[in-house]
Amino acid sequence: MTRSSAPGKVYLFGEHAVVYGEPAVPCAIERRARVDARRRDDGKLRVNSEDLSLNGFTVEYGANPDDQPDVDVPQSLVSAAMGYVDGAIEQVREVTGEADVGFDVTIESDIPLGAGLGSSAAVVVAAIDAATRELGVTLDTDELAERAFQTEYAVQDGQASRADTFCSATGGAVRVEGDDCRSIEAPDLPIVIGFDGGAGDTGELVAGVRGLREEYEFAADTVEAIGDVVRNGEQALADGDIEELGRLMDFNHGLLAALGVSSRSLDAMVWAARDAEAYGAKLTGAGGGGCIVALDPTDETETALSFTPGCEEAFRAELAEEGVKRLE
Ligand SMILES: Nc1ncnc2c1ncn2[C@@H]1O[C@H](COP(=O)(O)OP(=O)(O)OP(=O)(O)O)[C@@H](O)[C@H]1O
Ligand SMILES: C[C@@](O)(CCO)CC(=O)[O-]
Ligand SMILES: [Mg+2]
Repeated sequence: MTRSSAPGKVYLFGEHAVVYGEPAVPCAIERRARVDARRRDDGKLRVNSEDLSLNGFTVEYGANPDDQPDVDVPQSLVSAAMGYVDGAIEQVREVTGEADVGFDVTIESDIPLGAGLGSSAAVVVAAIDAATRELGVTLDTDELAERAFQTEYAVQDGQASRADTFCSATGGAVRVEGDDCRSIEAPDLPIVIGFDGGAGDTGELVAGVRGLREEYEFAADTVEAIGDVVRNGEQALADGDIEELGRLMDFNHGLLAALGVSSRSLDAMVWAARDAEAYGAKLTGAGGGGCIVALDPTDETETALSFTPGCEEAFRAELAEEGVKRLE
């Protein structure tokens, strides 16, 4: 058996716009998905995840995509929940040339699902890494990130950037613009996260922005304006100017809200952070519900969030220097 873990992430800047070629700066955080993979010679894939929305179910099915899973819930639910793991195993079969290999996969994750902290990318990166190593193949980080991206791209219907997967595979702070992905220096940031307990569907939210962008020129301009905010943000990061970083995060949130991907509870948490004099606050990831990220070296934002109706949990996040970790 092999075991790998990979971190989740927050976006300092640039989600959504990054899908259309603008730059983005995500930053890995110490919340991880751990995946165990054990080879099976009967070609079946068995996935056990305690924290899927189907309430901790186990699915078992064959390598043949027409095989029905052995589970008592509608197939559409299973496909929606399993898409990323399935896609990851497809990549493993392709890269190792073992088209009929099966696996027992066990996932343990402390990244909430669909909440903007990159649970899908972390699960996919850790699953591809563990399952390829189980077959005696170790991918370098760039290839691992690329294979993980191909998985997200397929599951999100061709609407995905390399940002989440590259960040999860590499760790640290990264900059992604199209297929140009690199690590960047970042100061130690006082990151506070507020979580509303909810989730948004990344594929649907991305499709919504795409539609707006096609319909209205000002929506396309908004996407470009996010790119400008990111470029300014990169300068602020390089200068270690945290006040400017915060101001730009506030601006970025406003533009995301204009694109329709914020929500009442995300806005409430952003305002609570601003009222608590955080340097800045914005939603992170696809939006629709889930998490905000704020910068505040004091306890004020965390305390204010814990009293904000709609906020279920507030916590500090450390930057994860290391991306994928090989545990066994
Ligand atoms: N612990 C897990 N076990 C199995 N699958 C998981 C797990 N965590 C996440 N996933 C997969 O990832 C999907 C959620 O991915 P989605 O991209 O919608 O949200 P996210 O990655 O958490 O947030 P964002 O993309 O906004 O950062 C789940 O529906 C499931 O398919
Ligand atoms: C919304 C998005 O930009 C980030 C989701 O975490 C989608 C993507 O980059 O694939
Ligand atoms: Mg995701």
